[in-house]
Amino acid sequence: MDENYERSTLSDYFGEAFPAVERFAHELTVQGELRGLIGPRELGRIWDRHILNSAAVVQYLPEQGTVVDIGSGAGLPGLVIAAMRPQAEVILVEPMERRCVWLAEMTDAMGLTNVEVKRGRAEEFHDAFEADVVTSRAVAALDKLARWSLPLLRPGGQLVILKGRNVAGEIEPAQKVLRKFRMSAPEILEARTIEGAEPTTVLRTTRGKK
Ligand SMILES: C[S@@+](CC[C@H](N)C(=O)[O-])C[C@H]1O[C@@H](n2cnc3c(N)ncnc32)[C@H](O)[C@@H]1O
Repeated sequence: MDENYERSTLSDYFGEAFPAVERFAHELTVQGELRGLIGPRELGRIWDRHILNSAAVVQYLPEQGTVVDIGSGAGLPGLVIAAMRPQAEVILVEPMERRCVWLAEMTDAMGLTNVEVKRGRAEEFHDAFEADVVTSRAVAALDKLARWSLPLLRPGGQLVILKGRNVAGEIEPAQKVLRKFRMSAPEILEARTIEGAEPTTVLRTTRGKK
């Protein structure tokens, strides 16, 4: 268990998703560094910096529908979303083979039945999905990420991405592509999870209907 949180606090927060999320945290702690998924400094802060940080985005997601997570890497936030939104279909897009193997293993280990792992770059899937939501964490600046991910969104769908505190500075360079897809003015949200956890900055924008 992580340094900061009581197991009961985490269990209350995650509810029915807790066994799956706890298993994921355990596997990340045991195998994450060995398999090149996280750095050694992350081991003592898996919950705070990774699991809770990812969970913060879930409050902005619908209960159902298709969520495409771009550049899932170790499964953040995609696998946490899948555990907390069991009725949604969650597609994890990741170009690296060994990370895709890990994502498939974790899907099984966590007992998730709502996950599909797609190997490739987001740009290779343009027009392949009609996502209700695209999520992403730590993949690229907004301009690039928007070019990669907005074609995957259905009209009315939302881009909901985890970002650093300086995200406001990424909006201006992305205006051209945001206009092209008729995206609404991006909102910057401060997402909270459990008391004592760092808030997460989330950027949300909605694709205009045709
Ligand atoms: C820094 S890691 C972040 C992983 C994870 N989202 C996280 O927060 O821990 C960036 C990930 O994006 C993936 N990636 C890079 N370019 C991509 C693209 N064009 N489409 C999809 N994934 C991409 C990389 O393979 C890598 O796994």
